Amino acid sequence: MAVLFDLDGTLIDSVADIHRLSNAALAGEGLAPLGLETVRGFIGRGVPHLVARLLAAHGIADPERAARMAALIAGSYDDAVELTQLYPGVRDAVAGLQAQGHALGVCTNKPASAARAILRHMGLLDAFPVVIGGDSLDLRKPDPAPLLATWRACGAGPAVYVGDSEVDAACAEAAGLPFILYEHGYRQIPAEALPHAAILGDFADLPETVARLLPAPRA
Ligand SMILES: O=C(O)COP(=O)(O)O
Repeated sequence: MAVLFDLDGTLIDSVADIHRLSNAALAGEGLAPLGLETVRGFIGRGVPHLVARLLAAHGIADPERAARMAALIAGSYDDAVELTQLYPGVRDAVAGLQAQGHALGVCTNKPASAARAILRHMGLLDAFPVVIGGDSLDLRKPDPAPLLATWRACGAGPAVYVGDSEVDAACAEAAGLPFILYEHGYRQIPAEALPHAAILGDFADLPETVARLLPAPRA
């Protein structure tokens, strides 16, 4: 059985680092910084979407500037770890799921190397042998392809996806996996408005929530 996780807004609160990188990219284009709350709303669909939204906030749609900003962000993303924190209870929940024998994977729209860098920084890279990022395939979430690839790499048995956003909910639905919605992440709409099999308010409850949704392992 496998437990698959989104990264930003689910395992980690990374908005402060993404905010910092975003404003550095805007400054490189001579554009004014944006507030943290504004940038939080741009997270979840990968770097191309992030830079398009950063520019759109300044009334700009310019593929060349977007490409420059995306390259700048990509170049610093692996080091953007200092302000990022695990959500409370993540470490224990991951250890608990590992002890129960679950395969663990990450399916994020963050570039894969940046995702691995942050997991390494948190001492959790070994816990997640499978990491699929926004640049791992041609398609990103909410397309189900990255999540299906993560699932296959984790053995394709019974699985759940834990995420925080509209994108994650749609992706899980399209992939046919039960969705556990972590409610303290970056979603833009009320939790009840998103399709979900369970809502997670505290990572301490995750092993029990997973046990409820996945069939018991065969003896
Ligand atoms: O938008 C991103 O870069 C990452 O977002 P995700 O980890 O929630 O998929």
